[in-house]
Amino acid sequence: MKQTEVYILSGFLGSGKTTLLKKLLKAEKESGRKVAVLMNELGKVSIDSDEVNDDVPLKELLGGCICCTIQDKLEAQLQELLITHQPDCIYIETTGAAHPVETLDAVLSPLFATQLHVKGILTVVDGRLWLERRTYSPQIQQLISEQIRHADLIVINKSDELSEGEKILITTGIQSLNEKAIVILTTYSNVSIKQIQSLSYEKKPHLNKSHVENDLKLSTFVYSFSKAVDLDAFENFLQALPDTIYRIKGYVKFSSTSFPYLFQFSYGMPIYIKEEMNMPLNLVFIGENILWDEISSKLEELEKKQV
Ligand SMILES: Nc1nc2c(ncn2[C@@H]2O[C@H](COP(=O)(O)OP(=O)(O)OP(=O)(O)O)[C@@H](O)[C@H]2O)c(=O)[nH]1
Repeated sequence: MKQTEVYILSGFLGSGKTTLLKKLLKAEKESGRKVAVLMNELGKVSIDSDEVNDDVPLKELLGGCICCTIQDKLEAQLQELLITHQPDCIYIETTGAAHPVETLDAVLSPLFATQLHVKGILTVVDGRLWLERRTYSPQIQQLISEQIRHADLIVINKSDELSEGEKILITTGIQSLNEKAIVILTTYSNVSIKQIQSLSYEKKPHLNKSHVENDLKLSTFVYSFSKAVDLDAFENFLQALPDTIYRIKGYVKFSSTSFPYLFQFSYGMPIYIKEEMNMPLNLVFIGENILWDEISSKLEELEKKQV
């Protein structure tokens, strides 16, 4: 019986998992393989799924982490992908707060023992974040370390933001946490598909687990704009945000433009990409110990200010 290969994409919020997924999907398609995707997001609204082409079978698990809260749903979604599409491989993109082993446990259900072959855990690390990891809460530091320790392949990403000395420091530091993993330095998660397809999953010892549902105080919030806002006022809003908002993604429309922008914000760095059609104006926020009502009031003020 043909087994479907499974790859688990792990890595902290905003490290470059979706960027990696997009590249792998393109390469898999070019090599003639039938691919399916299972995407898990903490927020109740999906943004990343827009990045996956319509011809790729996609299932989404929103509003929680695969690891425990929605494990049953994961099994149902996997079953449906297998029955309906019989893919050669399935890529599972986990939330940035997920412990990769718990996601793996969910995939290794006896239900799929003969159908799925787990090929590996790929962990993406934001190089700059790794250097600055001590400024994050101990739980987040632990989660990032465990995502690294359990990986079969580690992608140290955003190397365009690193000096040569920093690249060496990060690579040696990360390799010492997981000597068996393949470690590669990339910009925009540029990894060769051959390297991915030749992976073989290796069981690692179980370590302590940090997880969004218990130790981590990560929470999410979705704001839906009803109209366009002023760009300068929006940038002022961003600058005043607490440091513990780690990720914002979604669509925002400015007074001066006809279509919205895809907005990405990780570790204080905003990126705007112009859309060519209307999109639902939802912004998903992820942060630690944040009073979301306050953020919501500020956004409402922004909408009132609109010229
Ligand atoms: N400068 C730079 N930016 C990058 C690189 N790779 C990805 N990015 C940007 O970083 C942001 C986050 O990338 P994603 O691929 O969405 O990260 P993610 O891990 O899927 O994020 P979550 O799903 O929220 O956890 C996006 O704006 C990317 O364009 C890189 O190598 N260099």
